[in-house]
Amino acid sequence: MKIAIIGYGNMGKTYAGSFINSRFIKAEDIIVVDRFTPTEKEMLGIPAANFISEVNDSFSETDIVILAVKPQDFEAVSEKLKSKLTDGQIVLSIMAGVTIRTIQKMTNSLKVVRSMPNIVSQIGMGMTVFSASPDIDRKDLFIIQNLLNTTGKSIYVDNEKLIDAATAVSGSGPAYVFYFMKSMIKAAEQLGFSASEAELLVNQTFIGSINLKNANSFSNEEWIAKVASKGGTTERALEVFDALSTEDIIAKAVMAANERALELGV
Ligand SMILES: NC(=O)C1=CN([C@@H]2O[C@H](COP(=O)(O)OP(=O)(O)OC[C@H]3O[C@@H](n4cnc5c(N)ncnc54)[C@H](OP(=O)(O)O)[C@@H]3O)[C@@H](O)[C@H]2O)C=CC1
Ligand SMILES: O=C(O)[C@@H]1CCC=N1
Repeated sequence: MKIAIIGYGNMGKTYAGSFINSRFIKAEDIIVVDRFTPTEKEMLGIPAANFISEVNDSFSETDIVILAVKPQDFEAVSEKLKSKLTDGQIVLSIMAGVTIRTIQKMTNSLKVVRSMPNIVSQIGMGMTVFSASPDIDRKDLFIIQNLLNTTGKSIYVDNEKLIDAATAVSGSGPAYVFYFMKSMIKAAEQLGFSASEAELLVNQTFIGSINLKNANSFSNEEWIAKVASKGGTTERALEVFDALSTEDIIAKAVMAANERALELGV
């Protein structure tokens, strides 16, 4: 199977790495289009000749074309792409916001899969939500899901609107986690820890908490209750979170991301 990746930035590189490391796709079967020339390390074993600056005739030999440019760059890409695609090829988009209908119209392709991964795909622990046009048959969907699963876990949704919702939750989500970590590190430093000590305290707390959560079936509320001793320190911190409506703030931020995904699709 041959794959083309258009856009070799954060996600394009991540995808190439996952496909190659999982041995799902051979490095020589990947064609990459981008404006810059990658270093040898960034090439990940893909032959230098497979890196091109514009979509060309070699595209007609590929089975899947992955759109990994920013939504704002899609129009320019689609202009070049639409004359090169043939009926059997699958277009797999990871772009935020851009709908299946728009991708179909702008690429003249009926077989479109729209997905929303996240950057954690870099270590094979990503979360992807995907949906497909009616022209994608069961066999196509099976191949795509296997490909996506080289980057982590995936779920298929019929309702395409959930791709925008997933963008706001799991697509952007790693940045929310890093934001929370950054804030805790800052507070730890204010309390007297060195930068490296603060980083260790917070990293280990996150890793440990996630693993603890996954190790058994208690809910988040139950875990919170186990940590927050009556009249203790955690309770005092949680009172501040509640007084400042932190849950509402987080919900508002996620809704804003969802709105932005909708705007990007227009
Ligand atoms: N980053 C993330 O965590 C996630 C991103 N996404 C989606 O993935 C897509 C890519 O994001 P990300 O990898 O972060 O973006 P990047 O900017 O890192 O990568 C996009 C790459 O595409 C290149 N590019 C732009 N226009 C063209 C063109 N006409 N032809 C060829 N290459 C082009 C860019 O070049 P240049 O730098 O010169 O513009 C850049 O190298 C976006 O649509 C985003 O919504 C989805 C999930 C998570
Ligand atoms: O911020 C963005 O628009 C992209 C989509 C999800 C993560 N990054």
